Amino acid sequence: EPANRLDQILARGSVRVAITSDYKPFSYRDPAGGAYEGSDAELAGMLARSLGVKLEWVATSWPTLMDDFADNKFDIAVGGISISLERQKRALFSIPYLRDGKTPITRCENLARFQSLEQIDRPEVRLVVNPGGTNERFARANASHARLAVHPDNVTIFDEIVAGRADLMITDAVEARLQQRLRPQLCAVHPEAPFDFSEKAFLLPRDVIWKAWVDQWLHQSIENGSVRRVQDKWLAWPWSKGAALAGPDALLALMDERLALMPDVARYKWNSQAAVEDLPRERLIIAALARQAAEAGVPAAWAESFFKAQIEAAKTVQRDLFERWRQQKAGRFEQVPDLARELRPRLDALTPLLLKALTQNWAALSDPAQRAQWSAAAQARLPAAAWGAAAAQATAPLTDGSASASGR
Ligand SMILES: O=C(O)C(=O)C[C@]1(C(=O)O)C=C[C@@H](O)C=C1
Repeated sequence: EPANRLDQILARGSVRVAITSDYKPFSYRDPAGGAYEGSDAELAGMLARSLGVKLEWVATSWPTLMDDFADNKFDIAVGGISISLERQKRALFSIPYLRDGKTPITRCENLARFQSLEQIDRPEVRLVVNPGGTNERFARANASHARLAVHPDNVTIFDEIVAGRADLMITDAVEARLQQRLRPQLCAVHPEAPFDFSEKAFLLPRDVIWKAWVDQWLHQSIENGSVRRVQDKWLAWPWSKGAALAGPDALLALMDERLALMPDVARYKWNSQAAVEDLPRERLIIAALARQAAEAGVPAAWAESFFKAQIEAAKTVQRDLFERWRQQKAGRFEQVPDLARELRPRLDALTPLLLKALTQNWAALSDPAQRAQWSAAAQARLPAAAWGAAAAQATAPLTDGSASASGR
């Protein structure tokens, strides 16, 4: 057998590439199976083609990566691995292919509020963090005065910010960039100039001849622009298309999100002594809808009644609040977002998402056999206790049989 890893790979006719499967945009694989996707998966394919050998995937995971390395299970590992001096006590790294670092992600209207660590490290700031990793370490070291909320689910953590239950998260700039594309309500705060410094590279065995080949290939691929092209493509990838908005919970979460904006809408109107109801605005929403619904493949009349129900529920929330404030003889509210510049744009951003969710759920919504399931999901998700009559108004179109009556 040849003495160096490069000659072994060439003689074998295949390169064994270890990859994790849960780190978009670098690597992802549907748990139900299918091909590896993501920028590092594509770069690994390019590397194998340049070597002129077959690519053999080796599934690995973050906790087992260094054990798999010690067991000589792969020739190279990819998937968004950060260079660390701890790992380099045992392995080598290629030259870096991406500069990264911790940066905030927040609702877009809060961009100016969370530019610096001084602004974030305050008791009134609600900072959400996923436990156990470098994000938590960074938050505890740099924002110990903020109100830290540990949220254990990596998938739903960003919805905490969307729904206003948290103000921001501090995470890798590359993840902040990806999430702001997946969730239009969120904006990455200066991802081009993060708070600290880290780099992504490929993990390699201690074989300098093999490392020299990988570095040379990577250097050329960076300089000729192909690495950048691949990364841009996977950052913009519609990861959430397909399954993401299917199922009662996704639709109900969006409805919830819409209703959750109404207290701010009400505060704005209370301050400016405006009426809760604005019929010209309602007509605009409904008119825009008719066009979009037809394209989305949901009967326009039903989509219209669904949105009218959301608007009725919105008015119920606002009227309930007005009633309470009248009794309390409440004064002016401070720091209320502007209705025209902030709140209505956010409501408008939700409209196409809601329509997409209706489309993806249309088969289930219009199936009479699934009505009981929708009712149960609606009751669990929008408890009457939280929103009073508004919850029932908002969910009525999902459960009253009108969808199956309007045909498929
Ligand atoms: O935009 C407003 O002013 C709102 O109060 C929101 C909303 C809506 O649900 O979209 C609700 C009531 C108004 O009549 C118009 C629109």
